[in-house]
Amino acid sequence: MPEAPDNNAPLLTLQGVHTHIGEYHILQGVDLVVPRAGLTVLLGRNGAGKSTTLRTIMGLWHASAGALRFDGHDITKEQTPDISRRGIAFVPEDMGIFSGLTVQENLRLAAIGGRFDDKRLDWIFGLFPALKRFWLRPGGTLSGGQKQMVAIARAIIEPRKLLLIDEPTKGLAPAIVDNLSQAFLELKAHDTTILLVEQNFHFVRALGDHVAVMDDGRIVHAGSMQALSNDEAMQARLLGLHAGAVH
Ligand SMILES: Nc1ncnc2c1ncn2[C@@H]1O[C@H](COP(=O)(O)OP(=O)(O)OP(=O)(O)O)[C@@H](O)[C@H]1O
Repeated sequence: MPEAPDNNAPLLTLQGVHTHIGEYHILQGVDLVVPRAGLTVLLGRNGAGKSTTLRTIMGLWHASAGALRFDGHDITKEQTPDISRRGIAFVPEDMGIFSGLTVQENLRLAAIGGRFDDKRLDWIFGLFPALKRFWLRPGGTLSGGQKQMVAIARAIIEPRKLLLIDEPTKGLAPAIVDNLSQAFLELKAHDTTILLVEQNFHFVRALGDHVAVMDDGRIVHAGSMQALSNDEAMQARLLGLHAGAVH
């Protein structure tokens, strides 16, 4: 029997996932549930394993044990192009922009058949007006924030079920962070599920619906963002944040 997606089931689940990179045992039994729709934030200190979790979901590292299910399918052993075709897009921390190609060319590479859907492109220009202004500029001449917009635009140039985004606000000016924040709200409103790795709790507390916290290659807390947001003692325990901290 072919597997059929169940719309009440979580979009993505990781069950007891272990990932080794060479001799290093990085993910040590990750259990993570990403509900359909809404934004799940993955928090945790540097080196906790957040990026490795995203790369394992994307098939860039393969789980040495455990199982990953996406939209009713077992993707544990699938290769990255097949995982991408299932509707997952990944925006890595280094963004992966082609610096010698224009904004237009960077986006065209991700459009099926190299063709843009004009309505979708207009919607993306509405999210990130800077992209329209710099359409014919080489990616390498853009600021960090503009590159981040290109990277996210490339991920959504085709409709996706799930976006994996790794630390998009790192080093960006507050105005750009606000623009990203608005774009994520708009994506949520369009039923795109987002799994966002972030260190900036102030940025994600207003955006996130669900939260998971990692430490030492495991999920050490999972729940609603509202519960974590309202509980300073839990923030101090899980994130090392103290009352009044804005980071
Ligand atoms: N290619 C690699 N080779 C060896 N070790 C790696 C590699 N990539 C990551 N690691 C190690 O795996 C651990 C988890 O790294 P990861 O990047 O997943 O953490 P993170 O939570 O995303 O942290 P950060 O916020 O610093 O990116 C770290 O100890 C890191 O040094």
